[in-house]
Amino acid sequence: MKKITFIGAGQMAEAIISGVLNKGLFKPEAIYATNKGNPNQLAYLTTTYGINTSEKMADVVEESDVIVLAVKPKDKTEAITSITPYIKERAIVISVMAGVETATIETLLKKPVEVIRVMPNTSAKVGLSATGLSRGTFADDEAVRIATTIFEAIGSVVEVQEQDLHAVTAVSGSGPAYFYYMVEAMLEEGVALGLSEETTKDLVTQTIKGAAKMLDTSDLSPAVLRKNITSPNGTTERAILTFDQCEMKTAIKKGVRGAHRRSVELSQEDE
Ligand SMILES: NC(=O)C1=CN([C@@H]2O[C@H](COP(=O)(O)OP(=O)(O)OC[C@H]3O[C@@H](n4cnc5c(N)ncnc54)[C@H](OP(=O)(O)O)[C@@H]3O)[C@@H](O)[C@H]2O)C=CC1
Ligand SMILES: O=C(O)[C@@H]1CCC=N1
Repeated sequence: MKKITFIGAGQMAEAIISGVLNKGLFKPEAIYATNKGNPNQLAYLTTTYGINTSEKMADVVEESDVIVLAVKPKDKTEAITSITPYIKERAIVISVMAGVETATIETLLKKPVEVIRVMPNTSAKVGLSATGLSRGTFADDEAVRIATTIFEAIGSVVEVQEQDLHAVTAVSGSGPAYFYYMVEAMLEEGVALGLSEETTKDLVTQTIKGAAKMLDTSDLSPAVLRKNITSPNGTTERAILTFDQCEMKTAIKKGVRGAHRRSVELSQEDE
């Protein structure tokens, strides 16, 4: 792979660019990016990562082996239509757009291009994305292998049936935001209880890291790991009882369901 191009230069593109550079999968000279009309952001990416940027589609797309679509779903038609004239034969198009089906992308491309759809998350920036991947009609095993290599440089990859990408989006695509939401609440309360914001953040961050490592390495289920912390009539029991009274588990399930529903809606929206 000699040239990889990002159509869209926002949060997700930056997270992937930063991740693949950290892993040494691409040299900065091999990476190209463009956006709709924000030259400052392109200049920032060039300065920060040393990659090539241009406002001209032809500059970034021509001769590119891999084209990553990292625009919002609402911008898909304009973005895809504008790359079509410049795509070379055998280029692979990888879409990170939530809810946009490979069939929709194939139709907009108007030629039999190998399309791979992925759902990463922003932890790509630190090499810890959890990415779901599925293949379009024309994508062969080699295209899947190339996309898997790119996204394994920024975390883990699992191939799923395309209809299951809605669930992947609801669980791990949006997932980091759910944990940040919980951290916001814990930070506010730690500070209200007299700790400094910095100390609370350090404590909470280390606690999440530890819990993640326990989940990753222990044979015990999350429920058992939780029960192991919960002494009878102790502090954790009081917290969990309060969460139950607030129906927190139901709220979380409803949130995940809502994200899933929204992903399905996005796949049905024209623009
Ligand atoms: N953020 C996340 O956690 C995740 C996001 N995604 C998906 O990634 C995609 C991008 O999200 P995110 O990075 O957060 O969005 P951002 O808003 O940060 O970035 C969107 C980018 O698309 C550019 N753009 C819009 N229209 C065009 C166009 N016609 N041609 C070229 N570039 C265009 C914008 O340019 P300009 O600034 O000039 O308007 C901007 O650079 C979305 O589809 C989202 O569903 C997937 C997984 C996780
Ligand atoms: O909120 C969104 O639409 C995107 C998709 C997954 C995470 N963020």
